Amino acid sequence: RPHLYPPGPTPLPFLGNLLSVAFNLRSRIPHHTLWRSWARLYGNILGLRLGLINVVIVSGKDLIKEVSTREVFDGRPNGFFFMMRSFGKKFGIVFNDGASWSRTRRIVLKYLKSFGYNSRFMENYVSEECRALVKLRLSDAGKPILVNNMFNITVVNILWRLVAGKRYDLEDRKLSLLCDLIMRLFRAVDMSGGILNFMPFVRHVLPGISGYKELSSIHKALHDFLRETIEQHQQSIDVNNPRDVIDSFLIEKMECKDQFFTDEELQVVCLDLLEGGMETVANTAVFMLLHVVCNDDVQRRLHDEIDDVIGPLRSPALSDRARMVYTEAVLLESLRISSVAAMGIPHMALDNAQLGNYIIPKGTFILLSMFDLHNGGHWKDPETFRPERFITKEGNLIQDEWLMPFGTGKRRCIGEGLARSELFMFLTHILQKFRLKIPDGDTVPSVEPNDGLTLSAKPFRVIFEARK
Ligand code: HEM
Repeated sequence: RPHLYPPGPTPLPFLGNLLSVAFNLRSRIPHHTLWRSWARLYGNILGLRLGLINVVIVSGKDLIKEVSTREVFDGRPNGFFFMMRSFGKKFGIVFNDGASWSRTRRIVLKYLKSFGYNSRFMENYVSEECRALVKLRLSDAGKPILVNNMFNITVVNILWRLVAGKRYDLEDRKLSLLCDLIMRLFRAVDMSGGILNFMPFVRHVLPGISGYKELSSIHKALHDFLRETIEQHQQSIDVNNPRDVIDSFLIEKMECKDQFFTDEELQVVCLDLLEGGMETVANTAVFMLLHVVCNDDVQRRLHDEIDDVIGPLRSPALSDRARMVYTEAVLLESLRISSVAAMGIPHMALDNAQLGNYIIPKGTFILLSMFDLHNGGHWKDPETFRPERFITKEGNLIQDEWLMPFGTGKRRCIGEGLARSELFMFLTHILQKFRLKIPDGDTVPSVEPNDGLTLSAKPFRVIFEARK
């Protein structure tokens, strides 16, 4: 007979394990490190009670795959923090579930594809943005650059060409501030959603300390930007010639008169793409720079491969990937070691369900230990940045099933192809033109991440030295 609830630290009445979590996080370790140490004590299915909410942390390849592929775990939590970004309702893709989620996901993918998603068109957008980024770095070559935000606008531009038919200057002040807001939002809590999920009523008593005030103002700014973008589309739309995803959605809304196509739904879809597509890729790219600049040998081998396959003049292209095994291995190793989606995106049990020997009650939040999967014992020397681990003796690329940075199953990331293409193009365009150096006098950057909804690198500077 299955046990009632997975084991974990003893919960107190009302607060559950919140005091214990706060006590353990006082030394500022990231949440995923605490979940990992508790999983070692209590097992791969760790049962917590955080305030009013059951939270189960699942570790290990097989269990993570099982949760990701069983329909009963395809839900997304109803937590207040997750829903405050979508007008208190389940809209969009990321924090939606049921029939509305599968329909939105299907339609958004259809629209994205019709504007070139994962096609030659998209490659052109990525190339154009890489060239703009290289041009900007050439203009400040030789000077120390704080790199932590340097990919933000580039990444938004690529996606926004499809979604809103628009690109911004890489130094656009308004978009840069908006990206900073997204970064701040992502640092404010971890993937369990924090106190606003566990005890949502505290927002009335402590709007400042609970983070409610700040988060509300960030969401307002993001929604104002999206509303303005959608209104500009409404004013200039030609129903016979949709220009982008927003136009397609608006046209379908006019034609269908279906309750599904509301302005709110469209706004949350845009927010999902902006947040889901910007932070993750930009942070992984920054971690990638960090490991390249800290490992001379890796940088030398990348330069050699780029010089051999592409040479100094021609623009890198996605078709070069097949012949660039070392570069591909650097990308896989960057995705592994940084694991920016450290706990994935929370799933929710849609009904009571058995997992292993335990009952997971309906409504339980389920976090997947992706960072641990990618940085645990399977990898032998997980803390070393060693792209060779993904290359066979014969020089072929290894697709290791322990690496699943984009998740798996019906909820897997819709941006995987785009993210992999962007990372390849960023790396090759930059290293074709520059040698990266840590400025004299700066300390070697820390590889310890900042905590948050996703992980990010601590601030560090790089000199982009133009290659002869
Ligand atoms: C390195 C970059 C990225 C990483 C590591 C990443 C990772 C993930 C992960 C782990 C999930 C959750 C899977 C699950 O629930 O089990 C996810 C979902 C999602 N991602 Fe990404 N992602 C990245 C880039 C992108 C991009 C570029 C986009 C935009 C096109 C995007 C849009 C989404 C959306 C909309 C979902 C929700 C899917 C759903 O709930 O059905 N992601 N991503």
